[in-house]
Amino acid sequence: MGMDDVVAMDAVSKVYGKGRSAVAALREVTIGLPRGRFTAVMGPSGSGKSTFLHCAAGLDTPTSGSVRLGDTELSRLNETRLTELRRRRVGFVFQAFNLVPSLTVEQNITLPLRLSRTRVDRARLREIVERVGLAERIGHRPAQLSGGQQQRVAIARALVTRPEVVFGDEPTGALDTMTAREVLSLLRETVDGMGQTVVMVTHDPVAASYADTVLFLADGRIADAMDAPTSEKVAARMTRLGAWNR
Ligand SMILES: Nc1ncnc2c1ncn2[C@@H]1O[C@H](COP(=O)(O)OP(=O)(O)OP(=O)(O)O)[C@@H](O)[C@H]1O
Repeated sequence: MGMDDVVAMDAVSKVYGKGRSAVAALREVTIGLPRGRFTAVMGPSGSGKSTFLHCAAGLDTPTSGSVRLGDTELSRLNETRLTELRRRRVGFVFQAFNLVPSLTVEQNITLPLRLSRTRVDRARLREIVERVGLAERIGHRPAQLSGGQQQRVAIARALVTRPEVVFGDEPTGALDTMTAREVLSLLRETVDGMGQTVVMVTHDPVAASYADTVLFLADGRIADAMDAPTSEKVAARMTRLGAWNR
């Protein structure tokens, strides 16, 4: 793990439940996620992908081990500080877009700023809105937008605080193939054009191929990492992990 890692996990384990019903979702995971890169996380169902993302993002607390975000050790933070960190220093994009239906596109995008009582930087807002291609839709409400457009609002909302990392949990899971590709290209552009760090959980080898590196989880451990992934190579690796035949 180097200083260029935005997130550093050291021997992170997560056990759900106790006694006989205990499930080890992560087993001593040690990994650094590099700054300004796009990392995809893949693995069979139940391999620990969501748990990995939640622990890395401060949404969940490991049973043991440590997680560092930038220079902050997450285990040292109380719940109030963690909430603050989640609002200001990380962004989230989920499968369900989680927009507020009664708010306009602009109000949805700037919501994290209002929640953390941060001034809206109009130039930054304009740049983001243009980057995600929603300049003409700023006054619309989510119901007036397509699924792809709604997810672009969610991405803009994730970017507006200048987070150290944008975490995606199956961000293209609810989108058709074409729209998914547009959203993936947009995430790729935030890395290439804005130096954003993106970490995304996905089941889709094509989605993973937009990343710089793919991490493969199996049974709570990092089984492999692949640089310069292609969808064919990722699919072949997943087949060897037994991902498609459960
Ligand atoms: N809240 C919980 N309580 C008990 N067990 C849990 C909980 N959350 C996850 N698990 C278990 O931990 C393991 C890892 O779950 P996780 O959701 O991280 O896997 P995943 O790779 O994201 O799976 P999927 O691809 O199906 O979403 C699974 O065995 C799961 O059943």
